[in-house]
Amino acid sequence: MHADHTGRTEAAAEGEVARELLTKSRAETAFAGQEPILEVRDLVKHYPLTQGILIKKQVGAVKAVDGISFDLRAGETLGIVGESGCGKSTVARMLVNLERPTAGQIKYKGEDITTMSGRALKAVRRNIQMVFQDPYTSLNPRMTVGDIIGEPYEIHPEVAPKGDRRKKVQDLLDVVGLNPEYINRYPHQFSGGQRQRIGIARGLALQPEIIVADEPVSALDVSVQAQVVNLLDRLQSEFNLSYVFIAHDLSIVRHISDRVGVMYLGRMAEIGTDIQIYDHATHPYTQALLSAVPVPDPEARTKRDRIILAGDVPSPANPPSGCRFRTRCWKAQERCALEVPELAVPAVFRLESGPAHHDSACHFAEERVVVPPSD
Ligand SMILES: Nc1ncnc2c1ncn2[C@@H]1O[C@H](COP(=O)(O)OP(=O)(O)OP(=O)(O)O)[C@@H](O)[C@H]1O
Repeated sequence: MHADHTGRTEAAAEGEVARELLTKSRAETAFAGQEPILEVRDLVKHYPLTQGILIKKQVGAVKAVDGISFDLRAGETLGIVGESGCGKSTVARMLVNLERPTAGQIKYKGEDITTMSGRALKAVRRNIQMVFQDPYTSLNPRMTVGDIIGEPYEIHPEVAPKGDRRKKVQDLLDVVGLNPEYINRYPHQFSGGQRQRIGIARGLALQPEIIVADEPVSALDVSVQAQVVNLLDRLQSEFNLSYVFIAHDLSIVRHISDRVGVMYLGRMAEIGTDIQIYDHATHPYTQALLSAVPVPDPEARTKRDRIILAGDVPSPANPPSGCRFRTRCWKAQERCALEVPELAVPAVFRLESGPAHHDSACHFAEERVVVPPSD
């Protein structure tokens, strides 16, 4: 057995490397050092609140999204999680340009799409597509499946000239696991899971690089949710897609996400790899969400630490000063009302290299084992 210059044996050094690899999740190892395909910086969306019938006067604003930043790398899945009303869908709509931000940047391959228009914007839009939440309302009931999936070709005929469209749509039906012969059927002739497959096929029609999926499985039966998540997983490897996957529940995004961002009242509370967020969360809001995730193992369930949050989410028209979570946080102190915590590695973990070293917007960030890891 050899010893290196630090006096460690080879076996000890190998053990250390193995341990380090185990604590690093897939996201850190696979995407580290890669240029982001999407860079979101200080994104803001305020909806004006007006008063008056003839002369409208702005009396305030709903701060739906209030300074969000994150990166997305090619082939990566970023899960965005948070309670209803925290601004997730607004972020999604801005990413696909259905809505213009009040401020901030969304850079696609280095170019800010929020200032683009005309042909340049059309080209970028082709590459960032959306899959909507509710397959029962997002598909036009009077259009055949073939027309629904092929509709994007009307705007981008360069992807599929008229003569090729039927074949392209049939290929897409096949890719998402539906019978290509169903091309002339109507949405009501399909189940919820099948309709979401149609929505996914439509999202794929223009061969995008990024798919923003806004709660794509929330409206489906639990038994069907896993099938749709597995389909998205398979399509990601097949077409090297990058996903922004939005959900209100941490348990759904775990299986598909490389990294997870937790939103609260228009801001990002914590962001990190799946291991950092699920096993080493340092923000009290994430810990509270984790404590509500269903635990299948009965023994682990009895050891789980339930955190019941006091009160309701405050209105985004009048968010609390300082830390937005402070009105529901059991750790809140005076500093939390005065100082907005920045989304960065908290000072206590800055010198550490373990999984607690990740961005968390809390003045009193600390680890707390909410769900004991299963052996
Ligand atoms: N067009 C709009 N005009 C005014 N307020 C809006 C508009 N769209 C959204 N909001 C408000 O912005 C806030 C964030 O809404 P958003 O839909 O992004 O939240 P969400 O986290 O996606 O919630 P959900 O899961 O319920 O869709 C909410 O308070 C909502 O009422």
